[in-house]
Amino acid sequence: MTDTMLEVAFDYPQLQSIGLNQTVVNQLYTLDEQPALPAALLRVTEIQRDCLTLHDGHEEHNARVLPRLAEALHARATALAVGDWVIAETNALGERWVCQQLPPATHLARRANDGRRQPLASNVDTALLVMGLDMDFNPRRLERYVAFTRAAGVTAVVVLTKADISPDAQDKQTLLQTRLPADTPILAINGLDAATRQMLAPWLGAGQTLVVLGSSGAGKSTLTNTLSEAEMQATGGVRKGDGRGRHTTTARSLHRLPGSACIIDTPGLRTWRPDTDEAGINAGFDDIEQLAAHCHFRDCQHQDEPGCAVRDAVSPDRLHNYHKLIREARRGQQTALERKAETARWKAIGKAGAARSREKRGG
Ligand SMILES: Nc1nc2c(ncn2[C@@H]2O[C@H](COP(=O)(O)OP(=O)(O)OP(=O)(O)O)[C@@H](O)[C@H]2O)c(=O)[nH]1
Ligand SMILES: [Zn+2]
Repeated sequence: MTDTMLEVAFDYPQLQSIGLNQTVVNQLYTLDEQPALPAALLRVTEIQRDCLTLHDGHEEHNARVLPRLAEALHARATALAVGDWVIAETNALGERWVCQQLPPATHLARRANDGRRQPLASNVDTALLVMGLDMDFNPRRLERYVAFTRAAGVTAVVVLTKADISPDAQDKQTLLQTRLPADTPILAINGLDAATRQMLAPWLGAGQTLVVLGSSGAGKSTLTNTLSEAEMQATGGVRKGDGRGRHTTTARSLHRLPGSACIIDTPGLRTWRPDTDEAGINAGFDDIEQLAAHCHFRDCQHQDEPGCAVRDAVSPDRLHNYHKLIREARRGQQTALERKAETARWKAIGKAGAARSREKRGG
């Protein structure tokens, strides 16, 4: 058993500062294949097409993925993501090749419009779901982000930015409190203010990994910069003048924060389609799942069945959003034919509903 350990070099205290923990180390013992060349455990900090940046706890190295591993991941419809722990071999030329991925504890992905899966980040403890209190504000979109994050086993923290310039910040925050699962923290911040670091301190502990998600312009880079500030001062402000916050983020990358948490900055998400099935959506809407146990019918869809416990307790808009996500998730798993039938069925339900409300109005 210990042989496995000896073949893969790693500096635990150093790697701890970029998120290594004992769960990851335990995985090293489960590898069934020994690296053929000198190998080390590293963390993926950036991915640009074929070229990866890996961190060994001391410094960054460029690397590429061995075709064997790339094919194996492709066959499972996935790929490496920033935050992954990998084993890289170094050949005689000093080139690093990633030969294995340690199974990620958590993994966030999205479905592109063509149905392909795009990895967002791996081994994340907390997702900061960033939304501006300005035009960006959209409770439904936020509800989706929260559901997907929770379904992936990642803690969701809602960060509402631009509180300093939004007169109705308090109302919007209150509105979200009634819609989102009760144990979801909702913070309203000014991303440019250093006080934000104190507000987020509970999620920034040593060894923690965070990812920042949100639309373009929501304030992700501004927040990341503010959280990195202490480090930038300590290191002589190397990154201070590069104006990251003013540019559009184009690549995902992992940075170290003061206090040894890590943060993954991502480009704006225009749409985040669920890369999950029905069970995943249900896990994300756990309040609905719990109430559903009290519905009269075991297979209640919470539409217009009598004795539905969900319809009475959940806001109509939240329930509507839930149904929409369930439909999307089902659609993702259906064949084209099944899809057509399902669309027809929903159209019929919609028509019946419209007819019913016409009757009610006496029309
Ligand atoms: N007043 C105020 N302005 C903010 C706040 N957060 C962000 N901004 C401003 O909003 C603009 C967009 O912020 P960014 O941090 O670049 O947004 P982003 O989410 O990183 O955008 P992309 O990189 O395109 O994904 C910038 O001009 C910021 O200065 C805030 O809390 N208060
Ligand atoms: Zn029901």
